[in-house]
Amino acid sequence: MAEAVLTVKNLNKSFGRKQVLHKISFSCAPGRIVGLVGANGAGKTTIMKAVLSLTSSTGEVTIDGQKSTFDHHPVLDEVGALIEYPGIYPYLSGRDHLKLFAMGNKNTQDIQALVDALNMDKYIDTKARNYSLGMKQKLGIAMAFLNNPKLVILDEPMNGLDPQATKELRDLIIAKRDEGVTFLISSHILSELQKLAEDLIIIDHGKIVQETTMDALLESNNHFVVVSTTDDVKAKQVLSETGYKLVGDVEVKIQTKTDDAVADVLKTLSDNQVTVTDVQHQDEDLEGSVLKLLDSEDQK
Ligand SMILES: Nc1ncnc2c1ncn2[C@@H]1O[C@H](COP(=O)(O)OP(=O)(O)OP(=O)(O)O)[C@@H](O)[C@H]1O
Repeated sequence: MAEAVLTVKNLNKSFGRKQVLHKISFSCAPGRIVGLVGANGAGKTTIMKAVLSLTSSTGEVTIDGQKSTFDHHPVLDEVGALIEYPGIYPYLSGRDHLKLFAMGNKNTQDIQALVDALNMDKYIDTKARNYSLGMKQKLGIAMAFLNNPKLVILDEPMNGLDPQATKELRDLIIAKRDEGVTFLISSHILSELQKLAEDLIIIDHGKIVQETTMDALLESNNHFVVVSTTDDVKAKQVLSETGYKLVGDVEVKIQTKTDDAVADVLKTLSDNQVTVTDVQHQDEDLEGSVLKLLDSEDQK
Protein backbone atom coordinates (compact mmCIF):
# COMPACT_ATOMS: atom_id res chain seq x y z
CA MET A 1 0.00 0.00 0.00
CA ALA A 2 1.23 3.51 -0.81
CA GLU A 3 2.76 5.43 2.08
CA ALA A 4 0.26 7.42 4.11
CA VAL A 5 0.18 11.17 3.49
CA LEU A 6 -0.66 11.82 7.13
CA THR A 7 0.24 9.61 10.07
CA VAL A 8 -0.67 10.52 13.62
CA LYS A 9 0.69 8.42 16.49
CA ASN A 10 -0.25 8.59 20.13
CA LEU A 11 -1.46 12.16 20.12
CA ASN A 12 -2.30 13.38 23.62
CA LYS A 13 -3.49 16.85 24.47
CA SER A 14 -4.54 18.45 27.74
CA PHE A 15 -5.91 21.90 28.50
CA GLY A 16 -4.80 22.48 32.07
CA ARG A 17 -5.69 19.32 33.95
CA LYS A 18 -8.31 18.26 31.44
CA GLN A 19 -7.08 15.70 28.94
CA VAL A 20 -9.04 16.13 25.71
CA LEU A 21 -7.14 13.80 23.36
CA HIS A 22 -6.16 10.28 24.42
CA LYS A 23 -3.60 8.35 22.35
CA ILE A 24 -5.06 9.33 19.00
CA SER A 25 -3.46 7.29 16.20
CA PHE A 26 -4.60 7.11 12.59
CA SER A 27 -3.36 7.54 9.07
CA CYS A 28 -4.72 8.96 5.81
CA ALA A 29 -3.80 7.13 2.62
CA PRO A 30 -3.00 9.18 -0.51
CA GLY A 31 -5.97 10.33 -2.56
CA ARG A 32 -8.54 9.40 0.09
CA ILE A 33 -11.25 11.54 1.61
CA VAL A 34 -11.18 10.84 5.33
CA GLY A 35 -14.10 11.98 7.50
CA LEU A 36 -13.55 12.88 11.14
CA VAL A 37 -16.79 12.37 13.00
CA GLY A 38 -17.82 12.96 16.60
CA ALA A 39 -20.18 14.86 18.87
CA ASN A 40 -19.62 18.48 19.95
CA GLY A 41 -16.51 18.67 22.08
CA ALA A 42 -15.26 15.20 21.03
CA GLY A 43 -11.92 16.66 19.96
CA LYS A 44 -12.10 16.98 16.16
CA THR A 45 -10.87 20.56 15.93
CA THR A 46 -8.14 19.89 18.50
CA ILE A 47 -6.86 16.94 16.44
CA MET A 48 -6.75 19.12 13.33
CA LYS A 49 -5.03 21.96 15.16
CA ALA A 50 -2.46 19.56 16.62
CA VAL A 51 -1.71 18.17 13.13
CA LEU A 52 -1.28 21.74 11.88
CA SER A 53 0.88 22.78 14.87
CA LEU A 54 -1.72 25.39 15.80
CA THR A 55 -1.73 23.89 19.29
CA SER A 56 0.98 21.99 21.14
CA SER A 57 0.52 18.30 21.85
CA THR A 58 2.54 15.19 22.56
CA GLY A 59 2.77 12.41 20.01
CA GLU A 60 4.05 12.13 16.51
CA VAL A 61 2.77 13.72 13.31
CA THR A 62 4.24 12.69 9.96
CA ILE A 63 3.15 14.41 6.76
CA ASP A 64 4.30 13.17 3.37
CA GLY A 65 7.05 11.17 5.06
CA GLN A 66 8.44 14.09 7.09
CA LYS A 67 8.06 14.54 10.84
CA SER A 68 6.23 17.71 11.76
CA THR A 69 6.63 19.12 15.25
CA PHE A 70 5.18 22.13 17.03
CA ASP A 71 8.50 23.99 16.61
CA HIS A 72 9.60 22.69 13.23
CA HIS A 73 7.07 22.12 10.50
CA PRO A 74 8.26 23.15 7.02
CA VAL A 75 6.23 20.28 5.56
CA LEU A 76 3.08 22.22 6.44
CA ASP A 77 3.75 24.19 3.22
CA GLU A 78 2.24 21.15 1.51
CA VAL A 79 -0.94 21.36 3.55
CA GLY A 80 -4.00 23.53 2.93
CA ALA A 81 -6.41 24.08 5.79
CA LEU A 82 -9.52 25.84 6.95
CA ILE A 83 -10.02 25.58 10.69
CA GLU A 84 -12.91 27.31 12.41
CA TYR A 85 -13.32 30.75 10.80
CA PRO A 86 -11.25 31.92 7.85
CA GLY A 87 -8.92 34.85 8.58
CA ILE A 88 -10.31 37.63 6.38
CA TYR A 89 -9.02 41.18 5.92
CA PRO A 90 -12.13 43.38 5.52
CA TYR A 91 -10.47 45.99 3.28
CA LEU A 92 -8.99 43.55 0.80
CA SER A 93 -10.97 41.96 -2.01
CA GLY A 94 -11.34 38.20 -2.20
CA ARG A 95 -8.93 38.11 -5.15
CA ASP A 96 -6.35 40.14 -3.17
CA HIS A 97 -6.56 37.48 -0.44
CA LEU A 98 -5.85 34.75 -2.96
CA LYS A 99 -2.92 36.69 -4.45
CA LEU A 100 -1.55 37.45 -0.99
CA PHE A 101 -1.61 33.84 0.13
CA ALA A 102 -0.37 32.37 -3.14
CA MET A 103 3.19 31.10 -2.79
CA GLY A 104 5.80 31.49 -5.52
CA ASN A 105 4.64 32.33 -9.02
CA LYS A 106 1.05 31.30 -8.67
CA ASN A 107 -0.44 32.17 -11.97
CA THR A 108 -3.64 34.14 -12.21
CA GLN A 109 -5.31 31.32 -14.16
CA ASP A 110 -4.96 28.96 -11.17
CA ILE A 111 -6.61 31.57 -8.96
CA GLN A 112 -9.38 32.14 -11.51
CA ALA A 113 -9.95 28.37 -11.74
CA LEU A 114 -10.69 28.28 -8.00
CA VAL A 115 -12.91 31.36 -8.27
CA ASP A 116 -14.87 29.62 -11.05
CA ALA A 117 -15.06 26.26 -9.25
CA LEU A 118 -16.58 27.91 -6.19
CA ASN A 119 -18.73 30.32 -8.20
CA MET A 120 -17.24 33.43 -6.57
CA ASP A 121 -16.87 35.53 -9.71
CA LYS A 122 -19.60 38.04 -8.89
CA TYR A 123 -17.99 39.29 -5.70
CA ILE A 124 -14.34 38.23 -5.79
CA ASP A 125 -13.20 41.76 -6.73
CA THR A 126 -15.20 43.57 -4.03
CA LYS A 127 -13.96 44.22 -0.51
CA ALA A 128 -14.44 41.30 1.88
CA ARG A 129 -16.01 43.44 4.61
CA ASN A 130 -19.40 43.07 2.90
CA TYR A 131 -19.17 39.31 2.42
CA SER A 132 -21.83 37.08 3.93
CA LEU A 133 -20.86 34.13 6.14
CA GLY A 134 -21.06 31.75 3.19
CA MET A 135 -18.99 34.04 0.92
CA LYS A 136 -16.27 34.26 3.59
CA GLN A 137 -16.39 30.50 4.02
CA LYS A 138 -15.93 29.96 0.27
CA LEU A 139 -12.99 32.36 0.24
CA GLY A 140 -11.45 30.46 3.17
CA ILE A 141 -11.91 27.20 1.26
CA ALA A 142 -10.33 28.69 -1.89
CA MET A 143 -7.35 29.81 0.25
CA ALA A 144 -7.00 26.24 1.55
CA PHE A 145 -6.81 24.94 -2.02
CA LEU A 146 -4.19 27.45 -3.17
CA ASN A 147 -0.60 26.29 -3.66
CA ASN A 148 -1.50 22.76 -4.77
CA PRO A 149 -1.53 21.12 -1.33
CA LYS A 150 -1.03 17.35 -1.02
CA LEU A 151 -3.18 17.29 2.06
CA VAL A 152 -6.23 19.49 2.74
CA ILE A 153 -7.69 19.72 6.25
CA LEU A 154 -11.18 21.20 6.46
CA ASP A 155 -13.05 21.74 9.73
CA GLU A 156 -16.80 21.97 9.13
CA PRO A 157 -16.33 23.24 5.54
CA MET A 158 -20.08 23.24 4.78
CA ASN A 159 -20.80 25.76 7.55
CA GLY A 160 -22.85 28.62 6.15
CA LEU A 161 -22.98 27.21 2.61
CA ASP A 162 -26.25 27.00 0.70
CA PRO A 163 -27.16 23.77 -1.15
CA GLN A 164 -25.67 25.03 -4.45
CA ALA A 165 -22.38 26.04 -2.80
CA THR A 166 -22.30 22.75 -0.87
CA LYS A 167 -22.54 20.88 -4.15
CA GLU A 168 -19.82 23.04 -5.76
CA LEU A 169 -17.54 22.31 -2.81
CA ARG A 170 -18.30 18.61 -3.01
CA ASP A 171 -17.49 18.57 -6.74
CA LEU A 172 -14.24 20.48 -6.12
CA ILE A 173 -13.16 18.09 -3.36
CA ILE A 174 -13.90 15.06 -5.55
CA ALA A 175 -12.05 16.59 -8.54
CA LYS A 176 -8.99 17.31 -6.35
CA ARG A 177 -9.17 13.82 -4.82
CA ASP A 178 -9.12 12.42 -8.36
CA GLU A 179 -5.90 14.40 -8.90
CA GLY A 180 -4.43 12.65 -5.84
CA VAL A 181 -5.07 15.18 -3.06
CA THR A 182 -5.81 13.68 0.39
CA PHE A 183 -8.51 15.17 2.61
CA LEU A 184 -9.24 15.14 6.31
CA ILE A 185 -12.70 16.65 6.79
CA SER A 186 -14.90 17.10 9.83
CA SER A 187 -18.58 17.81 9.44
CA HIS A 188 -21.70 17.70 11.53
CA ILE A 189 -23.73 17.38 8.36
CA LEU A 190 -23.40 13.63 8.20
CA SER A 191 -25.69 13.32 5.19
CA GLU A 192 -23.13 15.47 3.31
CA LEU A 193 -20.14 13.59 4.69
CA GLN A 194 -21.81 10.37 3.58
CA LYS A 195 -21.64 11.64 -0.02
CA LEU A 196 -17.93 12.42 0.27
CA ALA A 197 -15.92 10.46 2.80
CA GLU A 198 -14.38 7.12 1.88
CA ASP A 199 -12.68 6.45 5.20
CA LEU A 200 -14.04 7.35 8.63
CA ILE A 201 -12.49 8.07 11.98
CA ILE A 202 -15.15 8.22 14.68
CA ILE A 203 -14.15 9.84 17.95
CA ASP A 204 -15.85 10.13 21.30
CA HIS A 205 -14.52 12.00 24.33
CA GLY A 206 -11.09 12.39 22.74
CA LYS A 207 -10.67 8.70 21.84
CA ILE A 208 -10.99 6.89 18.53
CA VAL A 209 -13.91 4.49 18.84
CA GLN A 210 -13.89 3.25 15.28
CA GLU A 211 -11.71 3.55 12.20
CA THR A 212 -13.45 2.11 9.18
CA THR A 213 -14.45 2.72 5.59
CA MET A 214 -17.78 4.27 4.66
CA ASP A 215 -18.67 1.15 2.65
CA ALA A 216 -17.95 -1.21 5.55
CA LEU A 217 -19.92 0.91 8.00
CA LEU A 218 -22.96 1.21 5.76
CA GLU A 219 -22.73 -2.46 4.81
CA SER A 220 -23.02 -3.50 8.45
CA ASN A 221 -26.06 -1.27 8.91
CA ASN A 222 -29.58 -2.42 9.46
CA HIS A 223 -32.23 -2.36 6.77
CA PHE A 224 -35.86 -1.83 7.53
CA VAL A 225 -38.97 -3.01 5.73
CA VAL A 226 -42.02 -0.86 6.39
CA VAL A 227 -45.37 -2.38 5.44
CA SER A 228 -48.74 -0.67 5.27
CA THR A 229 -51.59 -3.07 5.94
CA THR A 230 -55.35 -3.12 6.40
CA ASP A 231 -54.83 -4.18 10.04
CA ASP A 232 -51.56 -2.90 11.54
CA VAL A 233 -52.37 -4.13 15.04
CA LYS A 234 -52.80 -7.69 13.85
CA ALA A 235 -49.79 -7.38 11.51
CA LYS A 236 -47.54 -6.36 14.41
CA GLN A 237 -48.85 -9.17 16.58
CA VAL A 238 -48.39 -11.85 13.89
CA LEU A 239 -44.90 -10.64 12.95
CA SER A 240 -43.62 -10.39 16.50
CA GLU A 241 -45.04 -13.83 17.32
CA THR A 242 -43.18 -15.19 14.27
CA GLY A 243 -39.94 -13.73 15.65
CA TYR A 244 -39.48 -10.55 13.62
CA LYS A 245 -37.91 -7.56 15.34
CA LEU A 246 -40.28 -4.61 15.11
CA VAL A 247 -39.06 -1.07 15.75
CA GLY A 248 -40.96 2.15 16.52
CA ASP A 249 -44.51 2.49 17.73
CA VAL A 250 -46.30 3.98 14.76
CA GLU A 251 -45.68 1.98 11.59
CA VAL A 252 -45.17 -1.71 11.02
CA LYS A 253 -41.40 -1.44 10.69
CA ILE A 254 -39.34 -4.61 10.63
CA GLN A 255 -35.59 -4.56 11.24
CA THR A 256 -33.63 -6.91 8.97
CA LYS A 257 -30.02 -7.36 7.95
CA THR A 258 -30.93 -7.76 4.29
CA ASP A 259 -33.79 -6.93 1.97
CA ASP A 260 -34.41 -10.67 1.41
CA ALA A 261 -36.77 -10.87 4.39
CA VAL A 262 -39.54 -9.10 2.51
CA ALA A 263 -40.92 -12.21 0.76
CA ASP A 264 -41.21 -14.07 4.08
CA VAL A 265 -42.84 -11.07 5.75
CA LEU A 266 -45.46 -10.82 2.99
CA LYS A 267 -46.15 -14.57 3.12
CA THR A 268 -46.51 -14.53 6.92
CA LEU A 269 -49.01 -11.68 6.72
CA SER A 270 -50.99 -13.18 3.88
CA ASP A 271 -51.14 -16.59 5.67
CA ASN A 272 -52.73 -14.71 8.56
CA GLN A 273 -55.25 -12.87 6.38
CA VAL A 274 -53.58 -9.47 6.69
CA THR A 275 -53.63 -7.54 3.40
CA VAL A 276 -50.52 -5.53 2.55
CA THR A 277 -51.17 -2.27 0.66
CA ASP A 278 -47.61 -0.90 0.44
CA VAL A 279 -44.01 -1.98 1.11
CA GLN A 280 -41.05 0.36 1.57
CA HIS A 281 -37.39 -0.26 2.17
CA GLN A 282 -35.32 2.01 4.40
CA ASP A 283 -31.58 1.90 5.02
CA GLU A 284 -29.89 3.21 8.10
CA ASP A 285 -27.64 6.09 7.03
CA LEU A 286 -24.32 7.35 8.35
CA GLU A 287 -26.09 9.47 10.94
CA GLY A 288 -28.01 6.44 12.21
CA SER A 289 -24.90 4.28 12.51
CA VAL A 290 -22.82 7.00 14.17
CA LEU A 291 -25.57 7.72 16.70
CA LYS A 292 -25.90 4.00 17.42
CA LEU A 293 -22.15 3.65 17.87
CA LEU A 294 -21.84 6.69 20.16
CA ASP A 295 -24.85 5.48 22.13
CA SER A 296 -23.25 2.09 22.70
CA GLU A 297 -19.98 3.82 23.76
CA ASP A 298 -21.92 5.91 26.31
CA GLN A 299 -23.36 2.76 27.82
CA LYS A 300 -19.93 1.18 28.38
N1 LIG B 1 -8.50 26.52 24.18
C1 LIG B 1 -9.13 25.63 24.94
N2 LIG B 1 -9.07 25.69 26.28
C2 LIG B 1 -9.67 24.78 27.06
N3 LIG B 1 -10.39 23.73 26.59
C3 LIG B 1 -10.49 23.63 25.25
C4 LIG B 1 -9.87 24.56 24.36
N4 LIG B 1 -10.15 24.18 23.09
C5 LIG B 1 -10.92 23.07 23.18
N5 LIG B 1 -11.11 22.73 24.47
C6 LIG B 1 -11.86 21.56 24.96
O1 LIG B 1 -11.38 20.42 24.28
C7 LIG B 1 -12.44 19.52 23.99
C8 LIG B 1 -12.43 19.22 22.50
O2 LIG B 1 -12.80 20.42 21.80
P1 LIG B 1 -12.84 20.49 20.23
O3 LIG B 1 -13.09 21.91 19.85
O4 LIG B 1 -11.63 19.83 19.67
O5 LIG B 1 -14.11 19.58 19.90
P2 LIG B 1 -14.86 19.37 18.53
O6 LIG B 1 -15.02 17.89 18.37
O7 LIG B 1 -14.16 20.08 17.43
O8 LIG B 1 -16.25 20.05 18.85
P3 LIG B 1 -17.29 20.84 17.90
O9 LIG B 1 -17.94 19.78 17.08
O10 LIG B 1 -18.23 21.44 18.88
O11 LIG B 1 -16.52 21.83 17.11
C9 LIG B 1 -13.71 20.18 24.50
O12 LIG B 1 -14.00 19.64 25.76
C10 LIG B 1 -13.33 21.64 24.62
O13 LIG B 1 -14.05 22.25 25.66
